[in-house]
Amino acid sequence: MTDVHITLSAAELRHIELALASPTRTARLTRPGLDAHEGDTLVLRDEEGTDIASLSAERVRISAAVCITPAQLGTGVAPAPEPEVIIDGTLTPRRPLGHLDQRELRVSHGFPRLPQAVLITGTVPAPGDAGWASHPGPVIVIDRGNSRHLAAAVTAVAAAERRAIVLPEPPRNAAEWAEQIVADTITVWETPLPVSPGRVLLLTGLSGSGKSTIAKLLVQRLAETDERIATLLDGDEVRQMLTAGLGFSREDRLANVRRIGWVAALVAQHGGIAVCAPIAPYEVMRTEMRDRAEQHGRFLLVHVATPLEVCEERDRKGLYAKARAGQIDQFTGISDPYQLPIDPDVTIDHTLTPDESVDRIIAALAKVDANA
Ligand SMILES: Nc1ncnc2c1ncn2[C@@H]1O[C@H](COP(=O)(O)OS(=O)(=O)O)[C@@H](OP(=O)(O)O)[C@H]1O
Ligand SMILES: Nc1ncnc2c1ncn2[C@@H]1O[C@H](COP(=O)(O)OP(=O)(O)O)[C@@H](O)[C@H]1O
Repeated sequence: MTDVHITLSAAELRHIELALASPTRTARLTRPGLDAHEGDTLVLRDEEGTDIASLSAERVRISAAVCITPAQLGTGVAPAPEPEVIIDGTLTPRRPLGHLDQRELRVSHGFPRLPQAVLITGTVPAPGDAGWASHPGPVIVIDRGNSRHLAAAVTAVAAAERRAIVLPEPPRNAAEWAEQIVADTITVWETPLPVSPGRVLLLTGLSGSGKSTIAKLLVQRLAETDERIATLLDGDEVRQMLTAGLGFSREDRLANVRRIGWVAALVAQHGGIAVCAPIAPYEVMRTEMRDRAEQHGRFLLVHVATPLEVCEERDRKGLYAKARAGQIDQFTGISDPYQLPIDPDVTIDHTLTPDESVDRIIAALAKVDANA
């Protein structure tokens, strides 16, 4: 029996938290190439390294979809895929989260019908600040996928010595849906959700460093995991629309990045996340963008630090070859400067996969959020 440590992605963390809240506390985890055996204990951590739960592996098998025959092995025709290892087992919570107490929290599945309940659709106001605490029945809290807000809501309910029932967010009308499933009479309390402060993320790096690739993936991931709306301001697209007509002189680049920073600050002002991916080669323009963003929210500087040789080898658009041949002037890294960021919040090494790069950025963002 060995302990195996696993870092969960945001989606996996959500799955495990819901499984912890279910009466059976069973879960399935799928990992390529994981060395796990029946009887092992898998220690599950979040991206910041906090232990969430342990999963005792009761059944371990390899996905049939990637099984290869002995005859296929070593033929050199195709590399052997890493087998997906599927682990089924029982979870034990590792951190003292009130909302994981099974007596207080159950998902809707299998929940007995109640005569009365209170449904809170936004934040849960402190019992002293609102009348919900005087209504009978348990308090239904809608889980919108943000575990911090969920934990805060359940803690507020517990502070009023009331039972919390957590339901996943319904597709349409919360009150109607919950009423059908859980209780005969529901008192609905509609309160506003907290407005999260906005964020501006600037991904800076040479042409071909991977800014757009990572930024697009980051925005997709944020759409799945963050309640704030993420807006992508990609270098190429911005130059076609927002800053059409500008060239690549120092002044034009300053104007280009200034306009991106201005739009990004507006996004932050309205509680969104702006993901910007221009080269932004000068320190002064990055500082200006930070200063403007910090009037409304927080700023994160991400240096996509792919070396020039690697960018040039990729030469996805053939621009480096043209710049070397003298057909494009003032090309960043060849005939125009790129000032290395002095104090980036995150540095992305080119050996990371785009997914791993996004993991790093999301972890840094979570730290910023936690300290905000
Ligand atoms: N002279 C010169 N130098 C650098 N880049 C050039 C140049 N001419 C055209 N391109 C293409 O324009 C994209 C960079 O535009 P940006 O708006 O990101 O640049 S900057 O921040 O204003 O410096 C850049 O796109 P990415 O490869 O996505 O970075 C290039 O494709
Ligand atoms: N680890 C990696 N991270 C990001 N991009 C990578 C990586 N490895 C290879 N690439 C490739 O490098 C190219 C980067 O281009 P792009 O994302 O447009 O960069 P930029 O926006 O900085 O110009 C893409 O073709 C991408 O598929």
